[in-house]
Order: sequence, then C-alpha cells, then structure tokens
Amino acid sequence: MTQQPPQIISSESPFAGDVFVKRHPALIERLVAVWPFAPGQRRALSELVEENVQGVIRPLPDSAADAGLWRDWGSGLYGQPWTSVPFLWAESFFYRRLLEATGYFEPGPWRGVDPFAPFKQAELAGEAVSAEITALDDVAALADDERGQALLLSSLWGNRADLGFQITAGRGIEASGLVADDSARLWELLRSEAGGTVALVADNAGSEMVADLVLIDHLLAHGLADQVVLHVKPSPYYVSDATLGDVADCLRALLHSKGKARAVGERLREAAALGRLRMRADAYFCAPFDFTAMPEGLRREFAPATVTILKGDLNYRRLAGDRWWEPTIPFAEVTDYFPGRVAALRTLKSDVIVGLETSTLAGLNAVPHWRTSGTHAVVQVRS
Ligand SMILES: O=P(O)(O)OC[C@H]1O[C@](O)(CO)[C@@H](O)[C@@H]1O
Repeated sequence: MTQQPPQIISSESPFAGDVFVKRHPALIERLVAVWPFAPGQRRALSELVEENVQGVIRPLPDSAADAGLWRDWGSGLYGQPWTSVPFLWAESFFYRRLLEATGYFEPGPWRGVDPFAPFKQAELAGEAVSAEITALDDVAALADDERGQALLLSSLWGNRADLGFQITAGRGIEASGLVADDSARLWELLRSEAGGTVALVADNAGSEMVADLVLIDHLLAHGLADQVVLHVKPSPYYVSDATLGDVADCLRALLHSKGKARAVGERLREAAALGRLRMRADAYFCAPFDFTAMPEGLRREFAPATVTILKGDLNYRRLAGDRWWEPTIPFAEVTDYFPGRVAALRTLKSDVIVGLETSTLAGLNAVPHWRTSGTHAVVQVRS
C-alpha cells in the first residue's frame, strides 16, 4: 500500500475544529428544543457540549454494553481535548456519547428513539423530496442512458441535503460542479458486468435516500444489477445518516406518491420480497475507523460485487482514510486495498480529497473553502 500521510486532527483544520466548537453545540441546542428530555438527559448533553468545547474526552460509563469495546478503540485518546485526536475517531465517538446521553441503548422509554428523527422527518416532508418525486415524471421521458445519468447525479447531489452539515453551512449554497467525473466509466462497468450484485453504501436519509432508491430501481429494472445490497447505519449517526427505519420511511413516501414515483416504490417493495434488494446494517458502519480496518464479513460482502458505490462525505473519508493526502494522488492508488471495484459519489464537505487533475486543483485553489463548502463534487471509480 502507498505510504500514508498523517490523519486529520481537528486542531489542524479550522473546518474540523468548528465541528466541535460550533456545530455540535448548535446540534445539541436543537435537540433540547424539540425533545421533552429529563434533567439527567439534559445534564449529560450539556456536559457533552462543555467537553467538546473546552474539556477532555471522557470514556463511556462502565455500565454501557460496549464500554469495553470503546475503551480499546479509544486507548490513548481519553483525557485529551476532542480537537487533539483524529477527527474521524472523535466525531464518531461524539455520536456514540450523544446516544448515551439520551438513553438510546438503555432499557426504558428512550431506548431505540432516534433523537434526529424530527429533523429527518421534516426533511422528508419538505420541498426537496416533493420536487424530486415530481421530477421523476419528467425524467421518464428521457432516453435510458440520459435517465440513468440524471438519476446518478440526483443521487450524488442529494448528498448536499446532509442535516449536520446544514446546521452551520446554511442553505442556499450554490453547486459549482463536478471536479472529477468518472461517471462514463461507472456506466461502462455496470453495462459490461450487467446482471451481478451492486453494493450501495448509503449516506443520508430523506431526499438523498429517495434519490438512492430511485437509482437502485433503475439498476434493477434495466438488468444492470440482478441484486442490490443497500448498506445503512445500525443506529442514528451524524444526524441524518440513514438507518433501516429511514429507508422504510423513504419507501413509504414513494409508495404514497403518484405517477412514476409510486411505480418505483412498488417495484422496490417487490424487489425486496424477491431478495433482489437486500438490506445490511453492519456494526462497523458506526465504528470510528476507516475502511482499511473493515472486518472480514464486510470484505466478503464487497469483494464479489460488480461495484461498491460509496455515498457521501463520511464514506469518502473512511475510504481515503481521512488523511492529508496530496490531492493529485490517483484515486485508484489510495483505494487499492478496498475489496473489489469501488465508486465514490461525494459532495466535498471536509478536507480530504484525492484523484484531482493538476489543472483542476490549480483552478480550485483560487476558490475559498472549496474542500468543505459542499459546492463541489466527485464521481470517482476504481474499476
Ligand atoms: O453526510 P455526509 O456527506 O457523510 O457528510 C457528513 C460530513 O459532515 C461532517 O460531519 C461535517 O461536515 C463531516 O465531518 C462529515 O464528513
């Protein structure tokens, strides 16, 4: 494997530092405003904010079922400021601690209650999703290839809907475009290997998941995949990351609509019944590490796939290792460890980036915050 540059530590990146001192406090403020939390939950949440902003990382209480696991995973990191340890690890542990504070894993009324559900539901009921659903009738008039590309781009840009990101980035950010575009290679690959299994590692619920489901339907309906395995998070994570319950909500939104969208929902429901659309929620998707350390079970899932499509920024960070790579290092070189062929559909919302042409990078360097503002995107493929 190529020699790896250092991992991103939040204190070395103004963007990542702000996630702890601005984004997390704002998120917790919103949670406290919408839920009838008891004093103990409120106290745990405000302690978590204090810790993020000016304290040090405390481990999970011993009573937590996975306390031992996290003690090992975080060995050497506890007792340090949140911004002094790898960004990927710290952000992941923040969400585990948040669920601890709300009682998500504990016996009692809060067990299994997704604290982010009100935000996800509002987004699913909002304009972006209804516009997406209406647009399906227009997209149906396009030739197959054009329709496929339109659905791919919709799944890609749907990633900007990420709710955690919008807490501080705000709406109304303009998309500037693709800075690496291997989409033709992706279609070539899907056509030449038609009839196999495609794995799609999902990112966000709501409009992004609706777009993902429509893309999955396209692959199945056109025989580009005989089966699709949809990988989601086993528990609430990074605010809007999709769980199985979110997939069900999105499918229901399609089924309750009219026209083409409803037909998509019906075909997907049938595909699930026939075992052509399968769901996975591996525990590793909420682990604080990159994909180089993925467990054998996941490697076996991905290796035989025609291609594994990774959605979104966080999956990209885990694919590339959340490291200070030279942006022009080839995507294929950085991802050569990944089992099987891999494609990333990602809007740029954090520092890591690989696989850019030198000329593209030169142009981007004149654009403020191009790595983190969500205005640029990549479709990158290792085939
Ligand atoms: O939903 P996505 O595309 O994975 O984006 C989540 C991203 O949001 C952040 O939490 C902050 O932008 C990143 O750290 C993370 O990669």
